Amino acid sequence: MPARPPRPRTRKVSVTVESAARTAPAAVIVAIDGPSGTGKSSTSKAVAAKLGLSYLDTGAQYRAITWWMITNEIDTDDPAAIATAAAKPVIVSGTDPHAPTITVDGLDAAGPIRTQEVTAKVSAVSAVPEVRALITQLQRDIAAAAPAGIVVEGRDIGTTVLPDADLKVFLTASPEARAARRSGELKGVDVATTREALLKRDAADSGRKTSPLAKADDAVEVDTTELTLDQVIECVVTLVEEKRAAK
Ligand SMILES: Nc1ncnc2c1ncn2[C@@H]1O[C@H](COP(=O)(O)OP(=O)(O)OP(=O)(O)O)[C@@H](O)[C@H]1O
Ligand SMILES: Nc1ccn([C@@H]2O[C@H](COP(=O)(O)O)[C@@H](O)[C@H]2O)c(=O)n1
Repeated sequence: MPARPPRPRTRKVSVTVESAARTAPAAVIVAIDGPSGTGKSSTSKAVAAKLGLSYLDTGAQYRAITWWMITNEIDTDDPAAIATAAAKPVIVSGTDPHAPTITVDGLDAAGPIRTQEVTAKVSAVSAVPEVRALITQLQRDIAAAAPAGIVVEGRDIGTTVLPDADLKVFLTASPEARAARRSGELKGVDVATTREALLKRDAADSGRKTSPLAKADDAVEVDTTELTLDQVIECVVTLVEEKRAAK
């Protein structure tokens, strides 16, 4: 008697794929923008971790290219020199919200990009159109590859990088609140000095020609001045869940 042929498996596989598609939530793209010290990084990381999304700190990428320019003795007051060198560094961002990483030419840049020197020079470097074009493309590629979706934070995410994001949030806070928060981190720097530095960076970022810091018309504005960080996180999680439910 001939042996019974194996049962075809095609049907079972297709049922599994169909039911997975029915139960897995669609990838969600969240853009969080706002001035310095409004809580973008803390909020975005926590929201992404809670919802199982990837996380991208775009400020870290602009800081990374600025650090490379400084290290390679490119004059950060010379836009033409910056533009010529812009494509040279290889910037790689790790998007796990529990342990975000950033490397430049294979070197861990997480520490060096947070120095006062980088902070003072990053607005000039990030204003150069060639820098923005390269970094914007990198950000779009990272967002497109995020399996469950991503929370991307910065200054121009809702307006330029991801204009079709499912949810756009624009965080604000009074200069006093932002300076007090930052001074808590920068031991030994007084609140007034921190406030002036924040406002100077905001003015440069809002005043540049190419994709300035701005609220997208369809962004939800959240003033965090009187809110705890947990309240802001909860608010954004609720907004994302509402968008997901409506998809
Ligand atoms: N609602 C809040 N209440 C109190 N402290 C907060 C709140 N949100 C953030 N912080 C604190 O303020 C500091 C700045 O927050 P964070 O780095 O998230 O801001 P940011 O908008 O990403 O700033 P930057 O654009 O300069 O990177 C952190 O120490 C953070 O813990
Ligand atoms: N989408 C973005 C994000 C950041 N920048 C520039 O980088 C600077 C550093 O950002 P932090 O969030 O790390 O403070 C910021 O001041 C901008 O100059 C940007 O241009 N676009």
